[in-house]
Amino acid sequence: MKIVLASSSPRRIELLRNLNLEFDVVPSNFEENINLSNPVELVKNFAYNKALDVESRVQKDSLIIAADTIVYKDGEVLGKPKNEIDAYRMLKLLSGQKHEVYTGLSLIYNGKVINDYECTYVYFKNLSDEEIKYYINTKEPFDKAGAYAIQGYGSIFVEKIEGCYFNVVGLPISKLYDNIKRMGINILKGE
Ligand SMILES: Cc1cn([C@H]2C[C@H](O)[C@@H](COP(=O)(O)OP(=O)(O)OP(=O)(O)O)O2)c(=O)[nH]c1=O
Repeated sequence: MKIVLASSSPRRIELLRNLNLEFDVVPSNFEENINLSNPVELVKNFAYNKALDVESRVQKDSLIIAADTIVYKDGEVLGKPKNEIDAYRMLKLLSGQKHEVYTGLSLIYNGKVINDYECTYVYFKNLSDEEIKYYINTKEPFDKAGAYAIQGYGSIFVEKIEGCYFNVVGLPISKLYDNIKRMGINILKGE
């Protein structure tokens, strides 16, 4: 069996290394352009489509792992900001507030599919305009859902979280391990 991470995200690659497994990285070409208002359905759908796209390009007997992360605030899905104005708007929305981070997780192995998700609550401090502008200038917000990185400079904006930290970074590693087990794969034996 081969393990394939269907992602170009450096954070996901880094986090999967925590499981001490050998794996290949095959980014998906799936375009995230479907409009679903339910955040759980959205991240599960996107993760599944990423996994499906890669499944068609890798050898049989591969365990494919894909994920998709969004920030969700008051019924609005926040993906990656398109530009500085978008990043400013997102950070202003999150300032002093609680929001949710959803990551959809999709596993495909020999035709068997598991689609799951994780949700974490993140509480932001009040951010001044100066702080938001400084942060945008660091460029860190641009390839991150919700325009921040909890693992980076954005960490100083986070008062507390409830739930899985790794889920916010982009890969809920403990839930991934549970789902690999549900697939009937024992990674402890190196199978
Ligand atoms: C909220 C948050 C998101 N992110 C990142 C994780 C994801 O890389 C990104 C959300 O974009 P995604 O569309 O989930 O993933 P991606 O396009 O980066 O990679 P791929 O589709 O190839 O797997 O936001 C952080 O790194 N830190 C954070 O605190």
